[in-house]
Amino acid sequence: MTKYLYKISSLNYSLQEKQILNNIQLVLPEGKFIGLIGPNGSGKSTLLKLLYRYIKPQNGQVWLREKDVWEIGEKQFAKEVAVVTQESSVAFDFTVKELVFMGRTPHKKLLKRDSKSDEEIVEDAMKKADVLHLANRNYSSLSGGEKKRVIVARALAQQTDVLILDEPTNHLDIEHQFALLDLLSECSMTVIMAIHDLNLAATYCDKLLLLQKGKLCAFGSPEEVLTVEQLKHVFNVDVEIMTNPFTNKPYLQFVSKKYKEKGKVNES
Ligand SMILES: Nc1ncnc2c1ncn2[C@@H]1O[C@H](COP(=O)(O)OP(=O)(O)OP(=O)(O)O)[C@@H](O)[C@H]1O
Repeated sequence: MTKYLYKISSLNYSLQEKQILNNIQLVLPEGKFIGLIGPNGSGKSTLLKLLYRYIKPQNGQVWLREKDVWEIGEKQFAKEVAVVTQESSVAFDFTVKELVFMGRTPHKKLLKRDSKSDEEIVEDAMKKADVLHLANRNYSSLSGGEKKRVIVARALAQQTDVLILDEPTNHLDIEHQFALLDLLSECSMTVIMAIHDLNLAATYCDKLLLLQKGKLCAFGSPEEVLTVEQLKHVFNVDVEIMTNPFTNKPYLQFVSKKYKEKGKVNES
């Protein structure tokens, strides 16, 4: 029997008579770094929401390790899957440390106090996400990128096997983008991440899943998915594909219509 993490079968999702995801069939393997790519509005966030059981499909099913996600209790699901959404609003003004501690909630019995081990896990998560120095700050006072890193720390403190992130590099400066993706690619979790930066996706992801207008267009290695033809077809851009000498992964050199028409500078 195939060992899979997620299995998605005949999945359809519509809102107000608009079909947002159309007959998605997919098996996601365990332990990989999976990137979800596609143009604006192609259905990336919607697919992630179905994976982390925030919304229910009208047709089809999502299984997590042979169980329909809707048959898994909320607390058990939170022990298995952590989520970093695009915008994370926080109802009350908690400190960073209090918020990261909330990642431990699924593991705790009712009214049980935080243990020494919870303390260590939280501190380690804050260190990894580079927010330890912000521990006593109020979440609402943080910048967009700092907030994002706090939410990542909370997800790490949850100590799940699966981490789902919706555009986690949004708001992050280049150093923190690399730091976060280095961290995610070195952890033993299965990571499923929607991302717009195709070069970061090519560098870090083992597998890419390409959506176009709610349909699964391609699923495979970065080399298989990021081809000149496919990028032109789905994103309507021209690209030259090179190899990044540091990573040996595809490096995409995009060119806009304006500059394509002008041609290469040293060829004119
Ligand atoms: N609550 C909603 N009501 C109506 N339409 C919605 C709703 N949520 C999403 N949609 C529509 O569903 C489609 C897919 O949206 P989704 O957010 O999944 O796309 P995405 O690929 O994540 O886009 P982006 O790259 O812009 O974040 C879009 O056309 C969007 O407008």
